[in-house]
Amino acid sequence: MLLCPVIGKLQHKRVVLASSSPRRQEILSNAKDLRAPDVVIGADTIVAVGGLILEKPVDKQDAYRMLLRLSGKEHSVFTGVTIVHCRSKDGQLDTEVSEFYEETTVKFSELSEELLWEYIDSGEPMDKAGGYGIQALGGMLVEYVRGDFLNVVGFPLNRFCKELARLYRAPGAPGAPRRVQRDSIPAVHTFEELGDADAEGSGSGPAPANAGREAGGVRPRAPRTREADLNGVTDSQPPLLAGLLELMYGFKASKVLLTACKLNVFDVLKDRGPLTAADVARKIDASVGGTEHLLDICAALGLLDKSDRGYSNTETASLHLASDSEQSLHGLAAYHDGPVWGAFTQLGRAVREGAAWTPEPLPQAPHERSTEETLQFMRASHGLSKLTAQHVATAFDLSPFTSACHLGGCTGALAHKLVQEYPRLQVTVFDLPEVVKLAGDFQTDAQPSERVHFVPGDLSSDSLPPADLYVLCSLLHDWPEDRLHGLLSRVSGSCKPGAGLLLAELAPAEEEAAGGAARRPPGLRTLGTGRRPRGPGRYQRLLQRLGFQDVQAARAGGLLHVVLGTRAAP
Ligand SMILES: O=c1[nH]cc([C@@H]2O[C@H](COP(=O)(O)OP(=O)(O)OP(=O)(O)O)[C@@H](O)[C@H]2O)c(=O)[nH]1
Repeated sequence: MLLCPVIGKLQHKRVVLASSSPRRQEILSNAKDLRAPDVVIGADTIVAVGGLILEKPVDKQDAYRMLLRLSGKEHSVFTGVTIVHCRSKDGQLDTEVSEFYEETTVKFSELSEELLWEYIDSGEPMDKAGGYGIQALGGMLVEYVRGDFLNVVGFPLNRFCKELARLYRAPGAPGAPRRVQRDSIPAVHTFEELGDADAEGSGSGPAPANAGREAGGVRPRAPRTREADLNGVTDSQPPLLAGLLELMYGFKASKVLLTACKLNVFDVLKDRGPLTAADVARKIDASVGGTEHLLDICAALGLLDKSDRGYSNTETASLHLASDSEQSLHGLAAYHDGPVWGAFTQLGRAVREGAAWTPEPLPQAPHERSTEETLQFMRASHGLSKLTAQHVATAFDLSPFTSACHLGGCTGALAHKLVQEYPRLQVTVFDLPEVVKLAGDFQTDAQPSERVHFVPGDLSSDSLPPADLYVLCSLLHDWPEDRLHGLLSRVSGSCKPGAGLLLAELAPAEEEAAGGAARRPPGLRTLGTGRRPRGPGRYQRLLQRLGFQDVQAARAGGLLHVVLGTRAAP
């Protein structure tokens, strides 16, 4: 493909690079003209290794941890790119969005401590995804690269040019752009004025299709759809239809995954070469035909690899679906296959009869739980906590605090990570008596520590243990507004001036955070709340209203966002 004429398509266009990365500015320097935009280009680079996502290190220790993780191993670098084409028509800004991502594999040599610290002390890692700059000193750490080198630096120029070529082809031609979104939005002078997906109230119900913010006197108008543009002749399906079919079929995929977990398929295949269906069937004590069918669907879902020699686990399956792996979500799968599945199969009856029904049945009805049910819930929570604890503990520097209380801290997985990270810190885990009683059965990644104490109690009614930092993690995402406000007010009331409140909650998927899901169903992780997931902005405003100051938000790995505020003097 001839590339130069393609990048030249941008030459006379007003291009905004929606990125502060100096590397991206350099890579695209020939294509920019900083007047009001015709095209906006955004990009984000992350590094993925062993199921973990590494962004930019927050400090030297963080850089050290990242580089250590990469040492001697292959990792993937992903850069996601969004291209927004803007056109002003009848006073409206008409936008068309296309997006893609590129993956490059990079292998690091084994890194000695000395080399690691010399490199960290050069200062180069700090503003780089994964903590290294391949184009400079970081190049010395790299054994080989498979894929686009510039993708690692932060911008996949080759793929970008190919996308441009597709975009500037005549509409309808083979390979013409996949339209991700085409909406008319009010013309505005700057892009900061565009809608805030996380604006007040967006958490209390699905936003209307034309949801947006009134800013600078600009009033949102009803969107003119692509269909309207074409006088009723449509060449694309309404966005909800694809989602609708996914929703209809989705339970089948869930049940396959949950069943394979329950039958220990991923345990049998872990650390072994490919096994035939007959081998697996023998080990899980099941029929050969049925097992083969199950394994084939798992392979189609991307959970297993299938070759002439048989079936083997994907890296993700070994990491998260085998029961004995460090980052296992086997307990979470069992919880969903058991009580959550059971609750959903009762949905019709519960709706008809008006019985209490919730998609997360156990936390809401603690008094009705048997010991085994409590354990099942704790195993689910423990797996997720172990997976996210490191990110939550290090999203902010918590070293100024000497005592913390993790409310609903369950097995203490996060508490142990916190004391491991902060040598001065004492952590109280506050949870229901039956949970505290069983917490000793669970092993955490970190060494058991005398600086972690368990206190039984109910956080909605009992007085909270004193602490200068309160922590709430993955608890509030499916709580209704009144319950959320009630708990946060209680916590705020227990905070002395200078005390902190750290909230870690499920992050809405990127597109939901950007408002792109306004016409799609809400994220599955918060299913049952009937509202779109709350973004960090919403928690920030809540804390500010409750008298917290310096409220900051950060991303903690791929799953959570974290918000930290300090209680102001009354
Ligand atoms: O080998 C290299 N790997 C990565 C980089 C640079 O790292 C950052 C990645 O961070 P991000 O995608 O968040 O981009 P930002 O700089 O924060 O800019 P935004 O405003 O777009 O968020 C990026 O700068 C890469 O160039 C590198 O230099 N070498």
